[in-house]
Amino acid sequence: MRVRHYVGGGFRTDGAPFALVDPVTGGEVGTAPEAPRALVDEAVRSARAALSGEWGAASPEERSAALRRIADGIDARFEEFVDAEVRDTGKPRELAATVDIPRAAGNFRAYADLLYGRPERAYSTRVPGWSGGAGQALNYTVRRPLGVVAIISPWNLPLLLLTWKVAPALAAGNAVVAKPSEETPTTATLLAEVIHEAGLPAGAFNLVHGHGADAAGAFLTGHPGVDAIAFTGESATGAAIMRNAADHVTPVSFELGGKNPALVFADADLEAAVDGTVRSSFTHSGQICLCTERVYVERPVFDEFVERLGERARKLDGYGPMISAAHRDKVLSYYRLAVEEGATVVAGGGVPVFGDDRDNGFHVEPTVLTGLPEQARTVREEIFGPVCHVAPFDTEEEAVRLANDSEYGLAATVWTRDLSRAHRVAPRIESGIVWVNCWNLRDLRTPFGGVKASGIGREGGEYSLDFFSEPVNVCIQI
Ligand SMILES: O=C(O)C(=O)/C=C/C=C/O
Repeated sequence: MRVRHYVGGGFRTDGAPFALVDPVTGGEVGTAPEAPRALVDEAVRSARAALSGEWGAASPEERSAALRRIADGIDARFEEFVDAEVRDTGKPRELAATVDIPRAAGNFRAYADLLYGRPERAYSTRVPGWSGGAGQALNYTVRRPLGVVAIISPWNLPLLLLTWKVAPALAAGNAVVAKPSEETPTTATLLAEVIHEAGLPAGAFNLVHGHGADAAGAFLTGHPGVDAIAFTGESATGAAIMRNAADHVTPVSFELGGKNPALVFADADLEAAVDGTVRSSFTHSGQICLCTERVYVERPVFDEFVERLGERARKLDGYGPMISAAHRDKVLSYYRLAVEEGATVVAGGGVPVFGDDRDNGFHVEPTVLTGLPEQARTVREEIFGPVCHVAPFDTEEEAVRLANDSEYGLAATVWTRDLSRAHRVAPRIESGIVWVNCWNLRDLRTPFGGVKASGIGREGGEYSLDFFSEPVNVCIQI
């Protein structure tokens, strides 16, 4: 599988090759080309040309049909996509096959449907005494695409999160230049092949590979020809992109980091809360922005919950590695920091020994911690690994205060059988998403995104289509 750029309807390999590593074994599995500035510039120009050509002239029905062809193309090459995603990320095959790849096709179908049924608003206006005439008018709104949209996507759910932005951007009539993470370029290349085969006009979708700082990512987000930027990744990178975009006042949509809390009340179904927290803390080895890293448990069930969660963490198997040696080292540095800060390590805290080639990979143990104060760095800073800290609380007020005591606010989970409590607590949590008695149960029409350092704006359904288009109000005097 050759990793290639896709610019102006053609596949390219401009730029020096950089190594791709299999996170499971640490072995080199290929290379990808580092896009030079000139190629990023050519991609932006190709996108601009597409807007004044066939793609810009396409009707919503034609765009909707194009998205459906892309979804069908992903389905047709399903196994290739799964193989590529597993090779790039090391995630369990079952996860790629049941979440990442089906959701990519689902993202395109969701926006093909939404685009088709999207109503626009109109107002019949009367302004008594209007000096310009009868004061009677018709106001209606139409939406125009933003233009050339830059999409920077992360390495944790590479295809899911790339298509989560590409689908609505294309649906709204924009032309796209995408730059996936340098860690995971393969499924993005397959997507470019599918889009090419789906017959989208040259320049409607462009793909450039490379690194971020002082490289393809920065060339793209600082490009004067870019009309908007959509990014998922770390908050610090988001801030850097925002600085880069400020000179041209480029609108941004950010889904950033998190330090997501779980609240477990004593009346909860404890087994369900344990099961749910195993999923929300350890799925994809904690490398999902929605994962739980802080768990607060009402004191009467605290010991039981910690005991059960620790048991489950110790017994976990078949989990994947961290994406890279550098990220593995970062997570392990937090495991050491936790102990230095006085944590009790209930489970994990180190590196697993498999006795096979995985020992050369980037695995870390699923880890459960307790005993730290809220001010500890381990409790405040995003780690982005298979680790959570569990602390007790005594009252509902205290639980909400603890959950909100964070610079982040992306997602939270609440476990309780008390319906009134669920409806009291959930809206008070300072995050974009609150799951009650579940985690990551997704309806693609709902608003998705975070508050505070967790992001700017919302994705999902109309929210994405609104970001990727500009409303124009037309007022016709009658
Ligand atoms: O959009 C989703 O459903 C989803 O799972 C996003 C995860 C983002 C993680 O960084």
